[in-house]
Formats: sequence, C-alpha cells, structure tokens
Amino acid sequence: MSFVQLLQTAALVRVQYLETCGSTNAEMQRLVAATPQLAPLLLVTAAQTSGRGRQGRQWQESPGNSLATSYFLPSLPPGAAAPTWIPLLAGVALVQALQKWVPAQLKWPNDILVPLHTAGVQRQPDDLATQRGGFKLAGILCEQTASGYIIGAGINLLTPVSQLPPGAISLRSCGATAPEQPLAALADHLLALYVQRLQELLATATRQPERLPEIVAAQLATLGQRVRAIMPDGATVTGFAQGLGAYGELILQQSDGTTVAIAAADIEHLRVGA
Ligand SMILES: Nc1ncnc2c1ncn2[C@@H]1O[C@H](COP(=O)(O)OP(=O)(O)OP(=O)(O)O)[C@@H](O)[C@H]1O
Ligand SMILES: O=C(O)CCCC[C@@H]1SC[C@@H]2NC(=O)N[C@@H]21
Repeated sequence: MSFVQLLQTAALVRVQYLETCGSTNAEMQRLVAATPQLAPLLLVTAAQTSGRGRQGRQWQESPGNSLATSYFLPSLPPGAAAPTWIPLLAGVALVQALQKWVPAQLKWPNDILVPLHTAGVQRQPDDLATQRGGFKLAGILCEQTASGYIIGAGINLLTPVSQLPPGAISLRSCGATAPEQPLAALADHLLALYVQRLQELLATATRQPERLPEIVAAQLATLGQRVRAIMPDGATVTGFAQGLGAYGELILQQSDGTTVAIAAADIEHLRVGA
C-alpha cells in the first residue's frame, strides 16, 4: 500500500490523481464551484501545463518531472487563526516534508529554498538565486473561494538543471534522490508527509493560533536578514526582517528604528552593506 493510500485509509483526505491538467488550482476552483459543500480534497498531477504563481506569474513545469498539487480546505472555524496564515502554514508543512531529503527553508511568503552552498547541489548560483538567498525548489499559491481555501504547491522533483528556470533547483539536482528512483514513489512519499503535516498545522491554527508565529519563524530563512520589500505597486521598503505580525506579516525594522508590517511583497535579500 502506498503512503498516500495510507492517508486515504485513515480518512485524512480524499486524493484525486489527474493524468494532465492546466492548473490544479484552476481545476480545484471548478470543482468547488460545481460542489459548494466539497470536503477536503487533494488534486495531484505530474503533468501540469499552465501552472500559475502570484500576480499572474507563470509556474514552469517539466511534465513528468515535477509535481503540482492543490489541497481544498473548506473553512477555518470561528476563533481560529486569520486565513492569512494559511500560505505560511502550507510553506512550513512542505519545508518540513522536504527536509527528509534536503535542508529546505522558507522564504517569506511563499518560496521554498535550498541554501546556496548546500553540498551535492549541481548548479552554480545565479543572480536570482543570490537575490532570493537560495535555489527555489518549490512554491506555494493559496487562493480563496466562496466556500474555502485552495492551497496550491508546485515542487521540482526530477527536473534536470537544463530545464529549470534561473534560480531554481530540483530534488534530483540537489543530489538528494537516487538516479533510479521513479517520480511516482518519490511524489507519493513526499505528499503523504506534506499532507499529514499540513493537517497538523491547520489543527494548531484552529485550537492554538497563538503558537503560529513561533512555528513559522522556526522555518523562516528571511528572519534576521537585511531585505528589500517590493510592494505590489512598485514601492520599496528596506529593513531588517525582525519577526512576524499577528496576521503573518513580515515586520521590518528600518534604519531610523521604526518598524513597518509588510502584508504582501516580493522580498530580495541584500548583501551586508547594500
Ligand atoms: N519550476 C519552477 N521552479 C522554481 N521557480 C520557478 C519555477 N517556475 C517559475 N518559477 C519562479 O517563480 C516565480 C513565480 O512567481 P510568484 O510571484 O508566484 O513567486 P514569488 O515567490 O513572488 O517570486 P520570487 O520567487 O521571484 O520571489 C517566477 O518569478 C519564477 O521566477
Ligand atoms: O511561484 C510560486 O512560488 C508559486 C507557484 C505555485 C505553483 C503551484 S503548482 C500547483 C498549483 N496550481 C497552480 O496553478 N499553481 C500552484
């Protein structure tokens, strides 16, 4: 029995595998619209053809080498953490699952990185990897619907370096998987670890929301760095990433000592002195 079948047997989540799909998040949106009372569900494909990132950006796939998945969370009950924590919790769950293979870290808000000088990595750092503070192995895209939240995750599993975009890495090109390991077994093992951890964290968000800042901060490579935040309107804020706010915002301390809470931005790591 596979790892994901074990999850299904324990009734943790229903899993639907798709041969191919444009975007698992878009497919989940269609399912949610057709079935308003949809229960938790995991959509999975290794052949996504038009994956999306934040702000209409593209998530590039290498069909047969990468994993795309979307988890539907119907709701968070009253008294639970704010939904702005969901993408960060998904990031933590995926980071902790990937740590079975590599020293994965979270970059606020939605990037999963492997540190630049990790042993075994078959790729030279480029500008994008340096700016992010690591090679991008996976990304999270959460979207809200009328009846819940869609938690999308894209992971580069076996993609050769030649097919990866600048600044990216795959588990295989980290030297973390045996060359003969098939994608299905790897994907299955990773998904089971991810979904289990995600459900634990969502339970914590419901019962002990006060614990979230500490849980997320423990995996967040962004904290303690000097960073530039580029806001959706293009404005920039530079500062020292000090901590997380009540809604999961990134708290930056500016050079004049004042702090600012960043709710949404692209984050660049700055070299000391920049
Ligand atoms: N398969 C992939 N592996 C790693 N990175 C990818 C892949 N496909 C696309 N990307 C990167 O992911 C980004 C997707 O945009 P999105 O805004 O969701 O990410 P972001 O986290 O905000 O951006 P960034 O990673 O540049 O900080 C693109 O900028 C692209 O560089
Ligand atoms: O760029 C990012 O960091 C976020 C990328 C998120 C990609 C995943 S793949 C599964 C799900 N479906 C999509 O269309 N996007 C997300």
